Amino acid sequence: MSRSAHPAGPRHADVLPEGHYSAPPSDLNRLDEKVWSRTVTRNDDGVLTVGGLTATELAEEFGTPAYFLDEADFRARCRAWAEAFGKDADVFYAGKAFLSRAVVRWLEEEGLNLDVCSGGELTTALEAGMPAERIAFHGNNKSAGEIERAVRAGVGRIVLDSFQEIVRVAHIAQSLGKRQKVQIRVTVGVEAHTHEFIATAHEDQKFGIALAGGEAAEAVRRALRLDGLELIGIHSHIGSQIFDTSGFEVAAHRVVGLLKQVRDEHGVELPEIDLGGGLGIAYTSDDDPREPHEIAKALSDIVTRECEAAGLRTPRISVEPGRAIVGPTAFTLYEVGTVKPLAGLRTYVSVDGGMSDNIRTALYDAEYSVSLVSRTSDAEPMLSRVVGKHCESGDIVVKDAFLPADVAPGDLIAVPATGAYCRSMASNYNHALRPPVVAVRDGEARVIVRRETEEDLLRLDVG
Ligand SMILES: Cc1ncc(COP(=O)(O)O)c(C=O)c1O
Ligand SMILES: N[C@@H](CCCC[NH3+])C(=O)O
Repeated sequence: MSRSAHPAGPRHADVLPEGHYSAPPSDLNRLDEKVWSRTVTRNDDGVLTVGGLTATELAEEFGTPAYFLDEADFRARCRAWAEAFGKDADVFYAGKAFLSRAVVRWLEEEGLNLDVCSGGELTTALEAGMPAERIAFHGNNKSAGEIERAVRAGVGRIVLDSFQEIVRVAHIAQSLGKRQKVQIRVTVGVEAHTHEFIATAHEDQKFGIALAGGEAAEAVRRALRLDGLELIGIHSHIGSQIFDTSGFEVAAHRVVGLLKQVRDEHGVELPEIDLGGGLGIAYTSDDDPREPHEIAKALSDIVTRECEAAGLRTPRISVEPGRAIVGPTAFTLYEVGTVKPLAGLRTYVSVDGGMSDNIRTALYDAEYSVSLVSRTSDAEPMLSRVVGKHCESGDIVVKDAFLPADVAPGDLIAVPATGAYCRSMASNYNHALRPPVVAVRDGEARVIVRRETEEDLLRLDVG
């Protein structure tokens, strides 16, 4: 590995351009436990280890780029959520964050339920052995075929997202001689403090049926009339990567308001409410996420209080965390290919992956951290932009972060907190091969999603 000195790269805070970053960390070698999974540490040689294995041996065996998922951390987070919500509530892991057969088995073993939002996720869940009654089926435009498969399989609930879907699911269930448990997804009108593309409970977006204008009450009226449906509750999901519990509390308050209206109008007390997912995680040391027990307490306090005030029986609560379970458990390991200092600006550090394995930076202007992990370094901090190898100037993995100034081709760098919405949103842009997901636990590493090959790409190309 060659270590070249860089000409004229910016290194000091006093020459830094405007950007996302805060001041350089006092110790660039420190792996902040806030953003790294629980078993990550550095060994005596300064190499990152996870689950007892070093980044260098992992890179040698599995190649780069690759996602390494800390199985012990994943399971611990599942347990933390289940314990925080207790036996009177249900935790549904949101499979869209990252789903594979191994993940389904871990969830099943840890007693969690599973939220799926496509035929593909449903198939993965069922095929890997998740009992159908522990599956919730979501989506704003499920096809008739998907609905039929879900009803036939006996999923525990289908979350209805439109007036058309209320009728569609009722007809399909009835034609199969079934009565399908359903919830109605409502839009509570909360502006979640997050990126516009991942906020989902304000009025002007595609999900759910609005509480405003009595639309949701009308949806309940219709669903209660249809024989093919058993309406078990109301669902709300306000958005994603949210740190503040107040949005969830407003949502809970408004959903309980609807339950009261339903009781008053129909004499029916709906037994469940689902308050969705969306709890934020730490992508950088500046983020301070809430713990599952804090959110569990905030939600159950408000639901209990409001139901008592309304004279309602307290419904069973469910939640759907995705990112908060899997996000912090994985990192992406890259090899540095080129280092290009731009005088007066920043240094571009190119890695062997990019927007095809992490689209979140380009899509949401997401922030990430990055560390040199194949060694430590005493070199001074260098403002860096970690970029990929795609034909786009927006192909940025980490917009602004500090790496040691001697980072060089051949070094391994890692981006933490990439467990959620990275592999699941990965693409083949520029015919990139999607990286593997390797589960690491107790000194053993196991591929749970293999690396794509060029044969995989060509297999689909049948012209
Ligand atoms: C209905 C629903 N539930 C749960 C989630 C999971 O969200 P998160 O991964 O932010 O917890 C999402 C995604 O935002 C969603 O749309
Ligand atoms: N994919 C988004 C979150 C949306 C989740 C689905 N409603 C992200 O990476 O943050």
